[in-house]
Amino acid sequence: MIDKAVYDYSLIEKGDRILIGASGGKDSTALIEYFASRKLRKNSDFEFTALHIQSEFGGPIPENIRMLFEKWNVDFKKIEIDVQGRLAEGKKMSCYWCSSQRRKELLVYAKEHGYNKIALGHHLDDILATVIMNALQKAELSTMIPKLKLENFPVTFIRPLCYTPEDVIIEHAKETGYYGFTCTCTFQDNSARKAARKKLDYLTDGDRILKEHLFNALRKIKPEYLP
Ligand SMILES: Nc1ncnc2c1ncn2[C@@H]1O[C@H](COP(=O)(O)OP(=O)(O)OP(=O)(O)O)[C@@H](O)[C@H]1O
Repeated sequence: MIDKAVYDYSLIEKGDRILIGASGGKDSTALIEYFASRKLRKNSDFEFTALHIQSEFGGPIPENIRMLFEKWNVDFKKIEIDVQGRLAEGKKMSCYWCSSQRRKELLVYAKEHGYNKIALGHHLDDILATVIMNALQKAELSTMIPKLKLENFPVTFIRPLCYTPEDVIIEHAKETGYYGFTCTCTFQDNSARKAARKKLDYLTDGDRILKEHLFNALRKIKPEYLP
């Protein structure tokens, strides 16, 4: 599944230097595991580093995951940032602020250290839930895309798990022993995202094929049959 996404969207190309956002959660860990195994293939021609951005709100990467990174021979780096200290006066701390600072840090690190791509652990359910959220809340048809080349920055975001349903990741993470770690800070406001996930499950009954159809529908727009 991941191989197909990588192939369909040319997510890994010759000579790429890829920075993977490592949260310690199951999704980015699955992504790192994939990159580590792909690196072992004959003729692999890319480099990658897993970067964890630690703030005062998220704990460090759990020891068992650090040990897996070592076992997989992953080049792992960690930086610490003071998310609250960056808030402008009078502004309140929020989940959005924290994740935007993480995103900014990934970009700055990539530019300073010569990485041309940043890989994130968003999976199929994240992408479809975003379609539902954007349609119902913003009244537009859009989502996070598998490959996004930034216009004003020499970096491309890639999402190699875009075809992978979350339940497949959970199953695999349980088998491999890295299921369980999630962000537990008190600023999380995932209510809209959680509601969209529920709607997605209702719409598809959790069926992988139906989720795949929904994703494919986004690639087969028939404007002549739309208002
Ligand atoms: N602290 C962090 N440091 C580096 N990258 C991060 C961090 N937190 C999140 N990311 C990156 O951003 C992606 C999306 O973040 P989000 O918080 O939505 O994670 P998630 O869907 O819970 O996934 P995961 O299981 O990887 O935590 C992650 O998959 C990861 O690639």
